Amino acid sequence: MGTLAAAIPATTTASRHAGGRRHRRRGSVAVRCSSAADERQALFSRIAPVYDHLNDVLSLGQHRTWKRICVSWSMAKRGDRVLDLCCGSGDLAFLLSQKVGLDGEVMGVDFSGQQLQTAASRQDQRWKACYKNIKWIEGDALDLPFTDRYFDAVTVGYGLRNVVDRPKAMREILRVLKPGSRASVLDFNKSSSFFTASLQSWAIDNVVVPLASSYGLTEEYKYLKSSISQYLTGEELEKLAKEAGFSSAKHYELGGGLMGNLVATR
Ligand SMILES: C/C(=C\Cc1cc(O)c2ccccc2c1O)CCC[C@H](C)CCC[C@H](C)CCCC(C)C
Ligand SMILES: C[S@@+](CC[C@H](N)C(=O)[O-])C[C@H]1O[C@@H](n2cnc3c(N)ncnc32)[C@H](O)[C@@H]1O
Repeated sequence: MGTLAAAIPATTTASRHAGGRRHRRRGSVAVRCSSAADERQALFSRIAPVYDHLNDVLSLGQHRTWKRICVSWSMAKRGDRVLDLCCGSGDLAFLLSQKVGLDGEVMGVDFSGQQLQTAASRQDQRWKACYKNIKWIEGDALDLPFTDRYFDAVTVGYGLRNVVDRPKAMREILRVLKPGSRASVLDFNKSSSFFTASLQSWAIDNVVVPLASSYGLTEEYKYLKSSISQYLTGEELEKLAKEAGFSSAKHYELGGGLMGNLVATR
């Protein structure tokens, strides 16, 4: 079984998971966190068994291209220590693993145990030696269990849109990045083009949700559309990064404007 946890020296209050409920531990008192975060954690745990399959079918495999671009733009290189935040089933972590090699380190962090179980079993099924450099950590993007300036690169694939406090997440990403290093954040694009936004909305309503419904996941994939409508535009993502303290930030559209990737440098 892949490495499901790692002992990482933390300077922050470590978050804990007790019986599937998310609790932030401050000292000895467990304080129940937002129900929205609990609902999302449960959502991604429910879809974990079919998540990879539906991504491949629904994007005709294109999501793998977008993820390769995200990892490439992180500038991760051989020997680096890198973080794949909101790693889910590990797609970007596996790509990062090949970039940094056995001399490097990859930490995959997610708050869904079921997603991490998928990632760890995929790791066990793969033959590439480099994948031994990946550790899977159950943790909260809003309270990362790492010391400051710990990573040479951070990737977030379809995660920032799903966290309940985006400014806090961006500040945590900045905190754990070494100066001069990059965050590469891939997600759906909240397009200002009426045509692109309409195409994206039509595809979700008429292809994505009907197919997901055949797996009993109608509401889970309906969330996709509402989350995109409540997401940030490329310009707003650049502003979010600069306000968090990044020295530069640029958002690039991918997939004809359906997706987008923010590259922010600390
Ligand atoms: C990898 C992709 C999405 C990941 C993802 C993110 C979420 O926030 C979710 C929330 C709830 C349920 C599922 C997800 C989720 O899977 C992107 C590709 C997969 C998409 C589900 C398919 C998107 C289709 C495009 C709108 C149109 C593609 C046109 C062409 C075939 C490229
Ligand atoms: C759509 S999936 C993306 C998975 C993977 N990065 C990919 O590109 O396929 C979003 C992931 O973010 C995780 N997530 C959402 N909010 C989180 C948080 N606050 N802390 C850690 N993980 C979180 C979910 O559990 C889920 O696995």
